[in-house]
Amino acid sequence: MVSTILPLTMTNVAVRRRGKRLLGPVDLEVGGLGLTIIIGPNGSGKTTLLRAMHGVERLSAGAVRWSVSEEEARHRQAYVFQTPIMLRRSVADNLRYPLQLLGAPRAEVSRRVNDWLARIGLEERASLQATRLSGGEKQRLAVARALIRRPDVLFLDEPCANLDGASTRAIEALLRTALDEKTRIIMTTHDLGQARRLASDAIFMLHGMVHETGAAERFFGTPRTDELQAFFRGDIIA
Ligand SMILES: Nc1ncnc2c1ncn2[C@@H]1O[C@H](COP(=O)(O)OP(=O)(O)OP(=O)(O)O)[C@@H](O)[C@H]1O
Repeated sequence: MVSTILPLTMTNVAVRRRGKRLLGPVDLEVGGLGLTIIIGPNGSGKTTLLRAMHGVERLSAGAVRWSVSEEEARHRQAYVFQTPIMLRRSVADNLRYPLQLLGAPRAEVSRRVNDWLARIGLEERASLQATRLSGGEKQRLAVARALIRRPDVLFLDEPCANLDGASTRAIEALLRTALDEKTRIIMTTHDLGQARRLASDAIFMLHGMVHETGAAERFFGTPRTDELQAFFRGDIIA
């Protein structure tokens, strides 16, 4: 087995629906370590790009490739939705489920579930029905459930939308832990503060196209295009 499914290579990727181009053509390569932030105005194609990377968006043209087979790549990546989806089971069972699917030994499952319950501060709620958690708790659980199987790549679509400062901080702490453990993260956000705090590199989407990319320091420090400069100023971009 190769050590990682990366790099991810997108070649000439386009998504069209009912004659409208939602994305592309996009040529992009994501490799190495760190966290890639995808930013851009509403409707610019951030979610469509993320879904295309993850292989759940039907492509009209082009290809998305990993360094391994499609099937292996699928098993070694995870995706967290903006609105967390909870299994109608206990908090602990939500964490247990992906490990059981992997066929992990029982002792190992218990150890990892307890470890992650502690990391997300939900030990006391382990047996509570997960659907009864607060929004912030659900999102922590959703991120933990994605990370518990140690994916090579984690995709997150606006993971902190509608969360307050404390909940956002808790999610960011989880992501930092994942980065330390060498998970490659790719996420969308509308929160430019969060983008600056977390990004090692960034992608600016505009009208379904990748408009500008770069390493975080350069991207945020000296944006090259007028449109990205305007976006950072908070101007409305048509
Ligand atoms: N299945 C679909 N059929 C038709 N149009 C779609 C479909 N999915 C998305 N769109 C449109 O594609 C465009 C890009 O949507 P996308 O969700 O990728 O944008 P976004 O940048 O993530 O937006 P936001 O910041 O509002 O979440 C939007 O105009 C959206 O209305």
